[in-house]
Amino acid sequence: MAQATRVFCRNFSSSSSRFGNIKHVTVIGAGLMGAGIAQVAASTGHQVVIVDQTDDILSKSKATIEKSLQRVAGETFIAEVMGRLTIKTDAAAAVKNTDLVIEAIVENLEVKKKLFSSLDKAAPKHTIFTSNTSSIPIKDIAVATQRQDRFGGLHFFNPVPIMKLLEVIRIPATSDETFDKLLGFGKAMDKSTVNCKDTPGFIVNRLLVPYMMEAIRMVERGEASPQDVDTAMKLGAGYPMGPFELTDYVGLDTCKFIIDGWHKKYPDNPLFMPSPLLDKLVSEGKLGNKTGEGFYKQKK
Ligand SMILES: CC(=O)CC(=O)SCCNC(=O)CCNC(=O)[C@H](O)C(C)(C)COP(=O)(O)OP(=O)(O)OC[C@H]1O[C@@H](n2cnc3c(N)ncnc32)[C@H](O)[C@@H]1OP(=O)(O)O
Ligand SMILES: NC(=O)C1=CN([C@@H]2O[C@H](COP(=O)(O)OP(=O)(O)OC[C@H]3O[C@@H](n4cnc5c(N)ncnc54)[C@H](O)[C@@H]3O)[C@@H](O)[C@H]2O)C=CC1
Repeated sequence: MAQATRVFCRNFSSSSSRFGNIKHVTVIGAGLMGAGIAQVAASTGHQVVIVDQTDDILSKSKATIEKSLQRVAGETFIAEVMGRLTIKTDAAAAVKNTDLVIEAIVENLEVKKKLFSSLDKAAPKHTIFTSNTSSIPIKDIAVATQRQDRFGGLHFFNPVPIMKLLEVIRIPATSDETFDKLLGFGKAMDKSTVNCKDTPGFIVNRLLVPYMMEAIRMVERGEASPQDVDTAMKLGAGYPMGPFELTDYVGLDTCKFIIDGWHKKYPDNPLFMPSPLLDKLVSEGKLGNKTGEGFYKQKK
């Protein structure tokens, strides 16, 4: 049995998580990442509320979580996990009784700030706020709140149930107590944590995103096809996915949000140059696996 499967079949007490501090978690954004984070949090014994804009999105997200669990767990465990998950469209109401907020909404600073500013008024004093942002400085989001000492970054990787890493990010204002609680939460989620400073892309994306962008530029320059680049990186460098498969997997819109944000902030860095091909595909609604087509057409 693979490690991922073992993690999911462990028996956690249904009334509390294994590491005392953080028991109740609110995940805001029920998309690709939010669903995965909620699944793992509930599977590791946390009470979880998932928040999104409509009941329809939330129902689909719950169905995705259930389907994902069915790949690795039995009926009883799935029923327990699903019993720890509730859904809400009202974010302010959801955080009234929560220990930790994990935000996983669209990669847009103003939207994230607006959300946190309203949550700050609604959440209890002890509640820790975190963002799963791929590329936005955590401190730029935290300024929307009066609790910068209880603010940090928890950056998960896609697919969350399988990827073992969790980047834990602190800003200068993050208190030691908050940071320790976040590291403890990472352990409770069965993730391996690395400590990150609030630098662009933290560790993984600072290396991975320029690599994905350079692969796209290689195709733009007519040097190779996406298929050949993917085959080359899988068979020649041992990567589980080629960069085009990975860009489709992450979402072309998310990749564009990341690179555009960095380019705006660091216009002279050639690694952060936007790509006309990526822009074109996004403008055509070809966002990758989530829309059925990106660099590749998904098989039905
Ligand atoms: C943009 C950002 O900010 C940051 C990012 O996330 S960047 C993106 C990072 N992610 C990556 O780089 C992913 C690269 N790709 C991969 O690692 C792999 O292709 C992959 C993990 C996605 C799929 O690998 P695969 O071998 O084809 O998967 P698959 O065979 O379906 O499953 C592998 C194991 O996980 C288990 N698993 C699958 N789905 C699962 C689920 N939903 N929950 C728990 N376990 C699951 C499977 O049961 C399987 O275990 P066994 O070996 O016991 O069967
Ligand atoms: N896609 C990836 O591989 C990774 C993405 N991230 C980051 O995670 C975050 C979410 O990304 P994805 O899950 O891929 O996006 P997604 O597009 O799949 O999901 C985002 C969800 O947020 C919801 N949403 C938007 N605004 C909202 C609001 N104000 N209140 C409540 N819900 C709202 C949307 O309806 C949608 O369901 C982004 O910040 C992204 O950069 C981090 C790691 C990996």
